[in-house]
Amino acid sequence: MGSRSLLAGAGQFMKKDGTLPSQTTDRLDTSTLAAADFDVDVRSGFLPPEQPLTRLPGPTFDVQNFEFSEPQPSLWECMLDWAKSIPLTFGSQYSDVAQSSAAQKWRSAIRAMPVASLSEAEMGHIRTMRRACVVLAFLSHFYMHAQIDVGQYETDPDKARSANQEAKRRIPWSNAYGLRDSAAYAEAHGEYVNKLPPGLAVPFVMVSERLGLPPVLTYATTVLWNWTLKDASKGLTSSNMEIKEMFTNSVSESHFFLTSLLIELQGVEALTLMRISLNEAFAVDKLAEQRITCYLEELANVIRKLTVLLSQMQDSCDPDTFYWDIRPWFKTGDATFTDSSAGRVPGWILEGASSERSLWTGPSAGQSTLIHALDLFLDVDHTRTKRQPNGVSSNRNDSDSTFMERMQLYMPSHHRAFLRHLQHGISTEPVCGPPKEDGADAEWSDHPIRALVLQCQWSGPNHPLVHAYDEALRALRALRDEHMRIAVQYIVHPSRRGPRNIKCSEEHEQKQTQKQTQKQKQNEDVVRGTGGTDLVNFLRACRKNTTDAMSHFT
Ligand code: HEM
Repeated sequence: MGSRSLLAGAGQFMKKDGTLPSQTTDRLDTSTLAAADFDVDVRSGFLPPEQPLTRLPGPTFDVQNFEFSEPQPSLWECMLDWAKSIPLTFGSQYSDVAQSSAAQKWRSAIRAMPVASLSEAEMGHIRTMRRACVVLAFLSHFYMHAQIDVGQYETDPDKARSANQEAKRRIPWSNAYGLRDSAAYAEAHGEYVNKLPPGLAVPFVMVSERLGLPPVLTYATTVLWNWTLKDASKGLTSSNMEIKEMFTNSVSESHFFLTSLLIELQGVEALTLMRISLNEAFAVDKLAEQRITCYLEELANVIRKLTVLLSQMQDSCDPDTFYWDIRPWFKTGDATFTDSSAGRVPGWILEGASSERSLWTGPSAGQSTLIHALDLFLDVDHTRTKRQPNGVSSNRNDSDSTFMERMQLYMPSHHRAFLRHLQHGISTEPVCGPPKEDGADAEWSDHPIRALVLQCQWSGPNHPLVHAYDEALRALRALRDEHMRIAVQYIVHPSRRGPRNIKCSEEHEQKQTQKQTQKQKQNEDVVRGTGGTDLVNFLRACRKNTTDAMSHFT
């Protein structure tokens, strides 16, 4: 095989301080596959090695009495404490009048909340910024979805109108007691719907921009930065971690986020194996082949462990609770609508922070940098623009082939930079594989691991490295098989079953059931993921892309 010098530009990625490296090297610096430049740690991977801050510093505010003078970021913590103590419910569904009015008072307080901001010094502290982002993300979703349902979740104008009528009907006393100007009256008339007040919108946009995230709930704010150690003295181990912020404070929600967290932690080993394999790939000798074969076998084992962890989702996360009680809180501007002259338009209005409606999608573990890194390392092409092995020529017609690319926009900027580094730095000079038996064109690759696989294929299809590479891909496909099963169990089945155990009045329950039956009919064709994909077709396509990357399809 010819020399494997890296393409120029391999080092052109942003460093943590926002600068570019001063010089490019002629080989990939794989030490940075787990380096501080990309906020990736050898001990914790994409999770921060130190436990995330559990509270923003600052005074306690008497928020229930609207004590907002000299606002500081700790005000957001006080508002979150209050939200959790009520507790808030999706669509403000209460059978208890005291809770209902407490929730309404909380919403009024959010609207009255002045804009507090982090000081320059606080902006320099990554743990403070992340905690601020977590608190603001949870507060924003709490506020948007703890409002009365006045039809904001309906695309259809007729259904929106009837939801609106229902909302007005639910507070007849506001008219009777002459409360037309009251918050209750304004809320029932949809005055605040889809509008994030400045006290939340301004700091949320600012903090998110600094961290390179969109101003919505993400995988980073629900998983990566949303945990604490049960016992600080015992350090970072899987049995010593718990989830910090939740919407429902339920075992199911905690387990849902925790499963992803444990997968991230287990992924640390995968990052190490990827790094040492890439180092070896440059040696291009027998020893390198043998070592990479072992690393790929180990990587397959790690991926199998991720599959076991994923399958344990069902141990403590109930599918119906997930679908009906937890998942609605993840909705974002792409799934909420208001009337305008142009009809029902989607999007959240970030008051005082942006003139454009926010259309970002909700959190999905599709935003996990770890899984994207595995795909890149094993040369799984979700864009379907590359030439695939065995002569499969691809195009981008599969279900939402841009989803995985879009998901990178929801990753913290350093993790995105890490993937870019892996993607661009990974190219070698193209290597050609052996001629195909069926006469199809021989395959070329500039991907270091696949190039090595092609080279080994010259000595026969049963070369151990070729086998190990396919084995790792087979493990990744099995992970996707399990994931598909979980997605069907947690989204498709509950959506078809309809809601249960609604905790409010019987009348409301009947209405909800009718509504859901209608939705169910709409959903029969397409059930969508949190990220807005036609989930079954999309996940199938991801699995197929994994199979297509194999040297031998099996
Ligand atoms: C109840 C649990 C889960 C459900 C219902 C679920 C559902 C989904 C859905 C519907 C999608 C399609 C994209 C979208 O529209 O959101 C998706 C994508 C994805 N999810 Fe999950 N997911 C779950 C747990 C997890 C976990 C624990 C992980 C691992 C960290 C994970 C990793 C991924 C990845 C990497 C994608 C992108 C597609 C792919 O790479 O195959 N998911 N998930």
